[in-house]
Amino acid sequence: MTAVVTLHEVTKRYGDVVALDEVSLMFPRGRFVAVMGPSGSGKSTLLHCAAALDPPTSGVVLIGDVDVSRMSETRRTELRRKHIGFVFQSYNLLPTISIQDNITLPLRLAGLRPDAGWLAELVDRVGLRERLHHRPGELSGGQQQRAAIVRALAARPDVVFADEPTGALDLRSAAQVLTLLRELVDDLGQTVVMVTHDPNSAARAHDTLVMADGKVVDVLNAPAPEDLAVRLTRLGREPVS
Ligand SMILES: Nc1ncnc2c1ncn2[C@@H]1O[C@H](COP(=O)(O)OP(=O)(O)OP(=O)(O)O)[C@@H](O)[C@H]1O
Repeated sequence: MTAVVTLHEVTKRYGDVVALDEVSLMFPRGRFVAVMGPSGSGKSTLLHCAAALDPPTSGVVLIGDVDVSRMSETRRTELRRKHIGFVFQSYNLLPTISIQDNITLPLRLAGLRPDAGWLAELVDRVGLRERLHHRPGELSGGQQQRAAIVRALAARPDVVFADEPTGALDLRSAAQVLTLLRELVDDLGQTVVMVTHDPNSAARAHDTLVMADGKVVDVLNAPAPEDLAVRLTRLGREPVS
């Protein structure tokens, strides 16, 4: 399997806190990987280092075969705009511009031309064709998150990182968003890495990494939600379901 992102002995410290402790792993192309673990176990830190948002204290992070560990902030920003998509719990759409403009904004910031055919395919897939000229506040939470997913995919990134993408959604909208993320992987060959607290969400991924104390303590292939819940409870936390 080709690695989209590789971490080699990555450590991230915040003062005395070791948020990531010599983590080595790879995210394979075309897989949907969930990251779970108790609060404070290092999930967000892993995501931030793997997505070139934050540099590691030590170790190497490769995006494709490019070493981003010691890149300047400016070069990391350029690389992220072209190669990495982000989906956040709170959507992070700009409220004063249309959905259409939100979707194409990162492309324009990266100096890339929108691929009209690709964008139309994505917009149709998420069912937002009639909503493109509305502002985010005129859409439901689920629709806003689907717009954020189109925005994340607009530049055909190598990998999409999603941080609790269903955390603010009702059950039905959350299920739609998870189905969409899975289809993007299965149908379009995208690579998705998703941090979640919810074993049922993680069960939609191909693989689940379980973190504890800054380390990856398990890599589970298509685990049942009940097994994940038991594993997490053993790590000292009652999972939210
Ligand atoms: N910017 C920061 N400054 C100081 N400490 C930090 C910072 N970011 C994270 N930490 C610490 O690093 C550790 C890992 O945090 P991280 O946010 O990665 O955990 P998490 O598993 O994502 O937690 P949660 O599920 O609560 O979001 C925690 O002890 C946290 O307090």
